[in-house]
Order: sequence, then structure tokens, then C-alpha cells
Amino acid sequence: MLEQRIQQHFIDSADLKYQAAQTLTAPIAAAVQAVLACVTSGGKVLACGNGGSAADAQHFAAEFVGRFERERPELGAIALTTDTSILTAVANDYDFTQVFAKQVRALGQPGDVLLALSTSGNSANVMAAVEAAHEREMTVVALTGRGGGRIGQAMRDTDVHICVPHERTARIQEVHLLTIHCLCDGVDAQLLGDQETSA
Ligand SMILES: O=C(CO)[C@@H](O)[C@H](O)[C@H](O)[C@H](O)COP(=O)(O)O
Ligand SMILES: [Zn+2]
Repeated sequence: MLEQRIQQHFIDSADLKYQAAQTLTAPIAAAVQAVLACVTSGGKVLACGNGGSAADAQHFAAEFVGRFERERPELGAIALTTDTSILTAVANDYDFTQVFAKQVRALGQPGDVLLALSTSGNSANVMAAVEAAHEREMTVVALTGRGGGRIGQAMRDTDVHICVPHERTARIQEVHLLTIHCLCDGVDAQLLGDQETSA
């Protein structure tokens, strides 16, 4: 019945988060260091993904440019999912696989970070963005699931791969959002100190 289904979603989501805390803490800490090194040397984070992951990319950029929980200087982040003129022109004139890659080539500088979100690890446009980031000597922080897919296989030693150990898109996305908040909190803590936050 409906109530049971709803309760099961909460239980499954909580279970996965407990389990993933073991495996994802180290890569998330590595991602904090990569992003921190980028922004403290004047770099920026470009973020991309499809569907719910597009929303996650925008969520991250909003908290970096605006704020997370504490006041701090603005941090550079751009979601590559929002400019409908660029997205439609590139998809129409080239191919949908190029919608993020062309923006990475246009905006990316050595030392910038690409935050690449794909629950399957197989979205062709996110994969093309990873390749473009490598061309631009950027570091890639990839948030994936389902074993990491093609994006997982394209990771370099200097990249960070955060692969949620689950098969279901919704569950993976829920951990991606938690990861984004850990990234924002981790960067703030490194910049401002480890102050407790109760808000
Ligand atoms: O949010 C959801 C499902 O929860 C969907 O919009 C989902 O993001 C879309 O199907 C995406 O196209 C899936 O792409 P990806 O995560 O495999 O890269
Ligand atoms: Zn969703």
C-alpha cells in the first residue's frame, strides 16, 4: 500500500546513506581539496548533468556563488545547463552530445574543475564534457553511480570519482545531493574554520 511504499523510500535512502558514508568519505574529502585548490587560485567550477542532475549542477552553483550556510567571499561556479540559447543552438547545429563540451572548451581554463554528474556514468554529453575538460587541463570531479560507467573509466589519476554504490537513479541522486552539501560545507570549513553549524 501507498504508506508502505513511502516508508520504504525513506528506509532505503537512509540505508544507502549509512552504507555510502564508509566508501564515499575519502573521495568526497579529495573532491573538497581539489575544489578548494581550484577556487583559492582563482579558478572556477563548471557543473553539468541531465534531468535531476542538471538541477543538482544548478543547486551546487547557487550555493557556491551565493552561499551555503555561512557568509564567505563568493566562489566561482557556472552551471552549464541553464543558457537555453547555447543549449538549443549547439544541439540544433551540432549534436546534443556537444551541449556541455562546447561550453567547457569555451570557458574552461587549466586548473578549473568540471563537476560532472551522471547517475549511470554513461550520458554521452557529460562524457564529452569530461573529454573536453581533459583537453583544457582541468580536474574532473565525477559524481556517478551504477559502477561509474564510461565516465568512471575515463577518470585520470588527478581526477576524483565519487561513485554511489547503488543501481537506482533516484537513490543515487539523493546521495549526489548530500555529496554536494558535503562539498560546500567542506570548502567553507577549510576557508573559515570548523565552526559548528546548527542552522
Ligand atoms: O531525475 C531523474 C530521475 O530521478 C531524471 O530526470 C534523470 O535525471 C534523467 O533521466 C537523466 O537523463 C539521467 O541521466 P544520467 O543520470 O544517467 O546521466
Ligand atoms: Zn529525480
